[in-house]
Amino acid sequence: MWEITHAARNTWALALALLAISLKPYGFMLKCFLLWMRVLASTARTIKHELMHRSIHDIPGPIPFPIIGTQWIYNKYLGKYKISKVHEAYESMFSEYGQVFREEAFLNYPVIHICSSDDIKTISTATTLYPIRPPIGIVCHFRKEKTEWYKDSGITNLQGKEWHTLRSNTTADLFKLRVIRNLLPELNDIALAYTQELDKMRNPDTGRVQDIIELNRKLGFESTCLLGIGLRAGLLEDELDPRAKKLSEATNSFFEALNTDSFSLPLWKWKLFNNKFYKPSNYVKLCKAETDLYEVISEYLEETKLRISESSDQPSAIDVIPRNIINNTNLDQRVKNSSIADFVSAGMNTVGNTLSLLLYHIAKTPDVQKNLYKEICNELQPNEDITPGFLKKAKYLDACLKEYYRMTPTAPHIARILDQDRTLSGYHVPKGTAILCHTRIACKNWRYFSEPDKFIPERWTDNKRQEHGHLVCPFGFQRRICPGQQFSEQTLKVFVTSIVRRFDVRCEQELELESKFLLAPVGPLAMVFRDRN
Ligand code: HEM
Repeated sequence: MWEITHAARNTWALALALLAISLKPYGFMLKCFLLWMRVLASTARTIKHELMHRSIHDIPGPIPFPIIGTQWIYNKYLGKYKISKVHEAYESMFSEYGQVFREEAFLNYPVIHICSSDDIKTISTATTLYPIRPPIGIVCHFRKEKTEWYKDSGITNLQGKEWHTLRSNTTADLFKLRVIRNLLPELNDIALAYTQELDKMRNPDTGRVQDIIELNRKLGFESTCLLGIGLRAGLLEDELDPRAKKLSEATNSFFEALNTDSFSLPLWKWKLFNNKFYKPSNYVKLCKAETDLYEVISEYLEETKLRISESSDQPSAIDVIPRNIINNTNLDQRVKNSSIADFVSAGMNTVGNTLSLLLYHIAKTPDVQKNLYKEICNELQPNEDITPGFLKKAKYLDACLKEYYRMTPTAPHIARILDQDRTLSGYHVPKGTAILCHTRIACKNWRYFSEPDKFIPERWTDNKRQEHGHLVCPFGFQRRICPGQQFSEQTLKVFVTSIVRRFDVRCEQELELESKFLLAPVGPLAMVFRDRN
């Protein structure tokens, strides 16, 4: 054994000696080659180091100015982008700067925009006890001034343990499928009122309805009031309740004020610009909207409280959610009112606009609509109400919703503040930075979804797995995910089913979108509703 290894060692030594002798004339060249290899290795190390340590300041983006940051790009006179078309501005900046770019908000606070699948995954799958979403400063400011109405800045703005306690105390029922399913009979009723209204509105010869957006907003409002206050607000009735009208207008102006505020200097912060003699116009708009919202909701809630106190121990299905908040002894009276007002304002426009956008895609793709109608006919008897059983079986309907979410989610991006340092697209981004995850833009990328501009629900049928499925998250993610998701999806399914089973829907118009804090369809949006025979 010893002899074999000894012999092998000798052979190796001999071979190396021969190699050295034969390479001797090339010694100088060999040295040069080795030196060159060392230079290459050191350059590679430097590049790797630089790539790993590219800082947030290296992220490309529009030129920032001191104090105002990059907000000038949305200025009417100086900038090239419009506030009402911010979604287009973002698309254009991603094509100019790549998959990550940096804006600077007021006082040069960095806001990082991302649209790559990996980066979005890094943020959306991070396990965090209390995820931080940037609070809406103007709302927090107003609520701080109105301590007689508000104890805190509300579920959408609170952070940390305080947020978590409020969320656990007010939203637990929204996650119970049984509670949500019990609202189905009322939703069927609202859907019937809606199709009757469509019937009245459409041209008797052509079936054309001039604008469905307003009607759908009313529908979103009616259903959200049912959820939050246990009331039918009567928005679909001929005789409009003036309170309902006030609430609907208040929600619209609330979102408009938020949108304007996101791209202007926060003058409301300083006494010089915000005092008893003068207030910035957008702040005045927000105050009025919040005041109207609060007053109407409080009035409605008084009625709900009275009804609950007079009813027997067993609450009706529609009273479960408001009753559990009203009777919760852990909650301050102000918190009860403001939480319910927050539910209504969070759900109203989102549900209505989502319905218009979903219907648009279905109206534009007759083949999809045919398949959907077939599923409805297979799973539901004529005139049978929509039941939990149907919702469980309607897989094509699920796929239509998912595909709609991919294409035109009303929340086109999800915002977070980093609670720890992260590497995004090779840049080191420190804790405390605001990140906008542009899921809508990512979902339009052909690298992630084939034929991204086409409405193809079949992508999602038969439990097909999409590699980049995590990009479809219209209700957000982590523990901050929208608590209204189950209710909203159920509502959308009931309304779409009721419309498609009754009418053949078509749309000749092209969709135009605008940014109103969230993404909204621009009206009027005409559609044709023909009776099915
Ligand atoms: C189609 C309808 C809706 C859409 C698309 C939608 C979307 C969203 C999104 C994207 C968020 C942010 C989530 C995140 O940051 O991860 C959110 C938060 C929220 N939504 Fe919705 N929403 C809808 C309906 C509703 C309804 C009906 C309610 C009523 C209960 C509601 C109440 C809320 C609340 C309270 C929050 C804040 C949650 C928190 O910060 O803990 N939403 N929603």
